[in-house]
Amino acid sequence: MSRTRIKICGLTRPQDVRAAVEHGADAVGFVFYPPSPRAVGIEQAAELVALLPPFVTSVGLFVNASGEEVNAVLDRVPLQLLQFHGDETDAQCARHGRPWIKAARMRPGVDLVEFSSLHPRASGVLVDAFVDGYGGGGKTFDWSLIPAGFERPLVLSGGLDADNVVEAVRRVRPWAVDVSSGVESAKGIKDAAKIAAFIAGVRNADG
Ligand SMILES: O=C(O)c1ccccc1N[C@@H]1O[C@H](COP(=O)(O)O)[C@@H](O)[C@H]1O
Repeated sequence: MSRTRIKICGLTRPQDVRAAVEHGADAVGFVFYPPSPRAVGIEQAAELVALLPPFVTSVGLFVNASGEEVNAVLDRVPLQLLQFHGDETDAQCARHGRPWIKAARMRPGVDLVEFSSLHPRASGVLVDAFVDGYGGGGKTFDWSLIPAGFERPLVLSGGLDADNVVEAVRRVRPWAVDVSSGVESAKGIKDAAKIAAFIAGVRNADG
């Protein structure tokens, strides 16, 4: 079994990027959604992405942004993967010439297989708890809503932290995990010790 990939999302400060990289994150995320307390500006993001060494993936998170808004970010920030967290269609996600993942907002009644069929070109499907504000809510959901044997690369998120990620990885066996609130000391302020503990938990679960 391959090791679970780890994305640390919602980075806003250079020291948080360095902490994520030093502790072994595979990907880091930048939120381009102004209502979020973790939102970054274009120049701020360009400076943060410039800190990344090779083989750490830069991810840009968008919620119902227009094509022009996404392109304005891409003109200046070298993002390698896009993460769409709103109501974007497959065609809207596809118009930027970059690979992407699509978030499903999980709650009882959501059929992940049907959701997946609506997003055939996504590189993977991210599952997050349904919260007001589209995400980053620090809330878990019922992992049994994920169908056994789900065949797309699955990114598990929603309320993960160092305390629950071991059980989450052992139960769901996702391709990757994504965390924001669970490695923060305050909204948008990452905590290096929590990042270290989270990543250690994933590696522990990987065995
Ligand atoms: O981080 C945010 O502020 C955010 C805003 C809007 C949509 C998604 C957002 N973050 C993503 O939400 C999930 C769950 O985050 P958490 O760990 O529960 O805080 C994760 O994929 C973040 O990348």
